[in-house]
Amino acid sequence: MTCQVARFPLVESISEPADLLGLPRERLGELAEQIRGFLVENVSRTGGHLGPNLGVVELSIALHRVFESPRDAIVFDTGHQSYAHKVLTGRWREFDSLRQEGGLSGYPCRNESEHDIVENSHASTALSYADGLAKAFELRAACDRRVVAVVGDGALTGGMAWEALNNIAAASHRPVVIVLNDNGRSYAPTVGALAEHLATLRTPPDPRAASDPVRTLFETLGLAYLGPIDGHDIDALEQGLRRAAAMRCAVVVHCVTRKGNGHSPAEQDEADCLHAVGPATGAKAKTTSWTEVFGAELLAAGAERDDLVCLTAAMLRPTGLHPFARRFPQRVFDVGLAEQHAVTSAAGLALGGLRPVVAIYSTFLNRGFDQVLMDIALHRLPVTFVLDRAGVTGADGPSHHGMWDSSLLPLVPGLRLAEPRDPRRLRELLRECLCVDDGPTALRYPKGAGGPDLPAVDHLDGVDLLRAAPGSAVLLIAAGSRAHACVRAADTLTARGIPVTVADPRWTAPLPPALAGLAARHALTLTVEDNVVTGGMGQRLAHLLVQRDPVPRLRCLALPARFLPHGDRGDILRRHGLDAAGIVDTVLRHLHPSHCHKRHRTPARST
Ligand SMILES: Cc1ncc(C[n+]2csc(CCOP(=O)(O)OP(=O)(O)O)c2C)c(N)n1
Ligand SMILES: CC(=O)[C@@H](O)[C@H](O)COP(=O)(O)O
Ligand SMILES: [Mg+2]
Repeated sequence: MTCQVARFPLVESISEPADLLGLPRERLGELAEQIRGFLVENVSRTGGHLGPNLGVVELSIALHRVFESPRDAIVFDTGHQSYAHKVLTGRWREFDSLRQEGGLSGYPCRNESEHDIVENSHASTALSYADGLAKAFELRAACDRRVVAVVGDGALTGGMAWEALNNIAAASHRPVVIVLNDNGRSYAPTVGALAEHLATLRTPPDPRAASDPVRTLFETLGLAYLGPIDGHDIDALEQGLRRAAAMRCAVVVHCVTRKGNGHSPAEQDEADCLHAVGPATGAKAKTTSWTEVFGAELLAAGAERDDLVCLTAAMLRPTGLHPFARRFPQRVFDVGLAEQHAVTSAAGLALGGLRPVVAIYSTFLNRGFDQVLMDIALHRLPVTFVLDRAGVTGADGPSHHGMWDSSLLPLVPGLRLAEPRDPRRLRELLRECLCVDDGPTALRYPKGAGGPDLPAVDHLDGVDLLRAAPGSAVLLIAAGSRAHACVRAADTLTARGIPVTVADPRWTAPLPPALAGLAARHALTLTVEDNVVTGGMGQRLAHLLVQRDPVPRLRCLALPARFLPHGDRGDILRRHGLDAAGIVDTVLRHLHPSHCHKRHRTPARST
């Protein structure tokens, strides 16, 4: 057997952070370069966050040389920049499984390592964790344990970060090391006054000018400030971090880094410095992505009405707003990584007579639920929420699956929720949302490519019938993109002598009353939705059906009320019976034999 020559021998020599201290200082630069090459090679193959991680290689080395994880708590905000941390904490061998089912998470993961503390990939939380940890260490007299929060300049534009800073600065005697990873970008360059302030701090003062050094916002609040420090100079970083640790107080260490550092394709990517790259498959999606269809239709709508304005929370391009922004730059507002503010600012825009569209990933709207409820719906304001990445997203794991919105939003009085099954319905339903003037509307669709258009064969009081089998015993009610699986299942069952009707309500909140009548005319009704079962479309239909006598037979196919690990979107949907085979299986298991003209044994399901 030929012995494998280690491509990254220094990387492979690190099995725990303590190994870093055994490395001669003059080899740390070499280690950084090997980590960089290791990440480029592996992440380019598996997919994942490349730009953010290349920007914190030296910072991660310095952090683990100065602090003693896990005794010291190192919390990464958002966590998408924790790959070097994972390499330095003994997980380099698992990188070929990155973001794959059962493999390494793309974010910190407590089951993976004692060095990982926060798994939530929602930004702007690290300082709140740090505030709590510092208080706990103080109360437990664990004064030898230090708290470090690594926060990006983008994450720092989130409201929670300032709620935490308000508390940390008020007790600045309590040691918290706030490592500001300032690369000047979120996806795109970070927006807002804070970004401008940081840019001022990054700019070395003119030695000829007589002006005093700029007093930072942090110092004005009562925090100590060290910086700016070159975020790619390990010695300078170590010196700054050791000094901060020795200060035994709340201190901001301002590290200036470059997103994508050392990898020219990332450094030169003006869009987002290769923030995230897909797995190297080479296969281009054959059908247009939902996001592109939304972006094009919004642009068309924006050309027809000049009251249409859009908002994004630091994700203009990922949510498809860039065509609209190019054409109507005055009518797009990037509010920074600040979803709560985005929602209530949209309320203000609506109160001012405009027609706002908030484009946001489903999972991130969770953060603005109160604002939807009390700042928008209470005032019956015409704001439309376009929820991309709704349902199972896959590789980004439990805090990214957009599996809650179809349970949360129907709680909001007066809000109407639409779920397009295909790109054509997305275009139609967006227009319908924009025509609603007496309250909020929301539109949800999944990550990735929208399937082919699925025409209705009939209509019933606002409900599209995609298959209409006279005298059918089985009714499938599909929410959004699950319509394709329902139609495939219906065709399979029909071929087995079980005719099936497939209904797509298009609007899943409030549910069209016609659905209850349809269910009452079938021996078995299945609802199928890419959302958590609790409070989902199925349970909401059940609430309508229990008021009937007899109560129609109903089964709800949905996601379980628990956190789902990362993996392939299709595999996760399949595992929870939300694909055609799963639907067929459920029908055959629950349909009374008298309705099976030629009953077949339940086929063994592929996993
Ligand atoms: C609440 C929330 N909104 C949006 C996102 C999507 N998101 C992931 S990383 C990122 C940019 C973060 O910028 P920064 O904190 O500066 O980190 P960097 O990528 O520059 O290292 C955004 C907006 C998120 N993770 N959480
Ligand atoms: C870290 C983060 O929240 C985003 O970058 C997330 O990875 C979005 O992924 P997609 O845009 O690829 O769905
Ligand atoms: Mg940044």
